Amino acid sequence: MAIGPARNLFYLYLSKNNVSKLRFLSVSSGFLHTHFAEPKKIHDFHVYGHPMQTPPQFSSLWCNQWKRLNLFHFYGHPFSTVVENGDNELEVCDLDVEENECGDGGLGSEKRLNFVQIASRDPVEIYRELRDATKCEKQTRADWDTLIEIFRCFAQSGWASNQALAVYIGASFFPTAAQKFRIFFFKKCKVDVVKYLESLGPCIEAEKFLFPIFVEFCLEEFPNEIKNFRKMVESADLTKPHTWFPFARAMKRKIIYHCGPTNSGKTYNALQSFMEAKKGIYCSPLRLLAMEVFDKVNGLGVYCSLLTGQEKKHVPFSNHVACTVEMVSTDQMYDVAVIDEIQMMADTYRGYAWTRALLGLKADEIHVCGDPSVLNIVRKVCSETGDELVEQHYERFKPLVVEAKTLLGDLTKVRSGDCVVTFSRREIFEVKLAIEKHSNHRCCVIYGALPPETRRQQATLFNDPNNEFDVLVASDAVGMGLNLNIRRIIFYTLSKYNGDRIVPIPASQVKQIAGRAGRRGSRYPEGLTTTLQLEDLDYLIECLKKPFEEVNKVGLFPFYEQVELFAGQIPNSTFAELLDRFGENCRLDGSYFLCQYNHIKKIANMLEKVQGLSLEDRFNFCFAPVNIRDPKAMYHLLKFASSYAQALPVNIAMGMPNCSARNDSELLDLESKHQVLSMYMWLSNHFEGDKFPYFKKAEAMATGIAELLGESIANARWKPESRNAGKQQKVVKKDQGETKDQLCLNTSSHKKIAA
Ligand SMILES: Nc1ncnc2c1ncn2[C@@H]1O[C@H](COP(=O)(O)OP(=O)(O)OP(=O)(O)O)[C@@H](O)[C@H]1O
Ligand SMILES: [Mg+2]
Repeated sequence: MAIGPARNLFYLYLSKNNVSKLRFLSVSSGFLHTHFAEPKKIHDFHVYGHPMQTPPQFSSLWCNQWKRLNLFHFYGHPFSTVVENGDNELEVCDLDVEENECGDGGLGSEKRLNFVQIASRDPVEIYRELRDATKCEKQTRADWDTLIEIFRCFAQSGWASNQALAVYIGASFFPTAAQKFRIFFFKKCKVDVVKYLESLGPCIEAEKFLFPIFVEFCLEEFPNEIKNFRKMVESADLTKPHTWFPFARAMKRKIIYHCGPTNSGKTYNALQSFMEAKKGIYCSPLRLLAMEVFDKVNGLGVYCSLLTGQEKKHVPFSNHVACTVEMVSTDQMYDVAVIDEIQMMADTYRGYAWTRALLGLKADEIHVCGDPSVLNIVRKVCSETGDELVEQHYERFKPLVVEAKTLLGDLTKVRSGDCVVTFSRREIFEVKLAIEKHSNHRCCVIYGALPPETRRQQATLFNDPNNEFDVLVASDAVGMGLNLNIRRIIFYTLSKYNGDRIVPIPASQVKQIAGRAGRRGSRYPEGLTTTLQLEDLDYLIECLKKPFEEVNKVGLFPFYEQVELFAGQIPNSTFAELLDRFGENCRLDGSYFLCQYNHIKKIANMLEKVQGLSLEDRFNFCFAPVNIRDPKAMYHLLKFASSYAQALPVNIAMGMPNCSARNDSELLDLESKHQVLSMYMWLSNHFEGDKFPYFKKAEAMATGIAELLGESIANARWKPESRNAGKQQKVVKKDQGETKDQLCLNTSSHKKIAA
């Protein structure tokens, strides 16, 4: 639709179909403003105004129905506005410019056209004119009000603040700089610039117009701040991470991506190449899996050592090592490396370890195993590193079958070989109790707080057909790494408490867990999956059908050296402040994100009161595997750090329990104790010298406690407690069939996943 001319000034083209009426109005120049950069093309069209200048007939429009329109095309004259009044009516306003209050700002149409030319002027020139002006030219009150609004928006503009980073004006300094710029501008402003700005209104175009003038202003006014910030930003530069590993870049590496769903033979095939190599490294997502590969490979006659945060088992004459991904060495040369579960590159907390392994490993051949979600990003990384990429796609050996019947809420329908999956420790014990009470089955248990040794012992017990333990009750800890003889995965629920509210389990995790059923070579090569409750079935099917979502970014975290360099720029700040400043100022390429470090900050804050720790000590302590929600474990970490800072040999300061747990609080205590010992072993391996001299004692105690935990779980017949009993959120579930248990979800959700 086209209209015009109105007051012989302009034409208006509308591309909006539901407009029923158009009205032309005249308003004062202070009211509404338009800007359009590219006439003759439909483009974003902004309408802005200020209620102070609104003539009475427009008040309600301003308040209730004033909207931004973006489907209009104007050309011919810039000073026109369109307002949608809410009833699909458009009011087109031709702006009359009134004599201003001072009498000297009245502008005829010729001069008005000059405002538009301001846009094309060199901002440096505009800045110099402003700077050299002796005083500000008089403006109307309406002009001032609009200017105030424009500068308020500029100071709050995320766009301008981000752009300013590129010229080394930091996010924390930007508001100050913007305020000073405003004062400068208001003292010096010229009518034509003001009028031009007014014609734009408080919009991104106004910000884009002001920004280069702002930059000129800052360069002259804040040279020191810019210099300092420049140093800081340069030391927080996480761009081009592939250049951090020049040796790996100098190599001609071949990356083989084993891409496929669970139970499709990805790891098996990668391990074949690993074992055939002269020298190889296998990088695991979990200690448990590293231990399993260590045992398997040694069992097949290939000498292999084990390296995790907690243990170093050196096998004489070995050229192979199975390690956790955080422990991988980027100094050693290998013929073949395997990076398992490569999709973990996108993990919010630990992703950086996979990214580092992929970018930095010095291996001729690197086998990465995982689902297709990071395939595209690995392709991109390889094009940056110059590595050759070979893709091998896999299908599941046997399709996973969904049982449509479900258990209809009845746990007595559990059969031998079933694994019931729940997402809280508390529910695990309730389910175990209910199954053992109402059937002849005995249950093994696997969950995250159990030591890997106990999890393995439980897995072995479950896998062995010659005992009474034929059902497994597990948390999502069962999703990765264990080879289990599972016939059917039964989801007890498909949601979990995330520390804030109850959320559905993400589809990728549901797939990963369901895929544990029916492993090749196990007693049950064909897998089944279902839910306890009928109403969860649709969500299960939806998750299994869902294709893998493509990941756009993978994790990064600075090395200690990068943090140290950065610390030099902001002396006298605490380690937690340092991390925050780094997070605010670091620069990343589009394919990377900075991994979450809230848990690290929490430890850093706790250790702040410990005097005498170097920055590197703090960095190391903050990465220790500790459950930040477990006050006991945090207390021990604080004690360890305090002794270390005083150069005293760090004591374990903990007695060894002499019997298995008789109730849930004793079980929780055993779990906590094991975590403290595991932390001690980790610290002992990560600090040089003999500051943690009781490693052997800690190891022996940890082994003993892992055994006690195994015994305790096998005999557990009690109602569970929560570690954070006071904060529990009670959720009463529907009738649970014969079990009729009232269930509570444990609130302790996130825990640092320690490798
Ligand atoms: N070619 C093969 N010959 C014998 N057994 C095999 C073969 N391929 C795989 N398997 C066995 O099948 C099971 C699943 O294989 P694997 O662990 O490699 O799967 P995956 O694709 O890595 O699964 P996930 O994604 O769950 O890690 C393992 O027990 C493995 O030993
Ligand atoms: Mg695998």
